[in-house]
Amino acid sequence: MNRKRIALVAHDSMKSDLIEWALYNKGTLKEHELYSTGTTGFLVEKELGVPVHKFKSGPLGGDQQLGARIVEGLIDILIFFWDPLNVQPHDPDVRALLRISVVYNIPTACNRSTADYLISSPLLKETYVPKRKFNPEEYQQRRNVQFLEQISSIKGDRD
Ligand SMILES: O=C(CO)COP(=O)(O)O
Repeated sequence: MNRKRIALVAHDSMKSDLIEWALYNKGTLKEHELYSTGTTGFLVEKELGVPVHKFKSGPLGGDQQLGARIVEGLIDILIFFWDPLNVQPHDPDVRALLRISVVYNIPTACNRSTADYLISSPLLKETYVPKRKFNPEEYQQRRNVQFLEQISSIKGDRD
């Protein structure tokens, strides 16, 4: 069995939808490792009776904690039922999480039908390494060289 690290997150108006979806898919979800922002995680744990790694509540930095885990390669799938009709106080964090999931090419479902497709994908049972448009080490190396050159030319101008 290939255990995936699945993050489940829902904004307030979407929490009951996520719980309904999660209950329907409990059989599959319990085979995997679950991660959530604080309140979503509390609800998933309580309603499904499965353990969830809980981060801080979204408005208190939970989205950022999740984003950091994605950067570290510790999350495989993101199911994020965000609210398209209301403004969130932590909108920059929400955007940052969604952005980083695209940068790192993490399978991301932002609505229920996409979540249905994801959870029923045969790839769930396989080892899947997301292709990335960049190699972090090469990317960093290129920038280091670029700015070293820029700085040495400034120093050269001064000499
Ligand atoms: O706000 C959230 C995601 O942006 C979710 O946070 P909670 O799960 O703590 O409600």
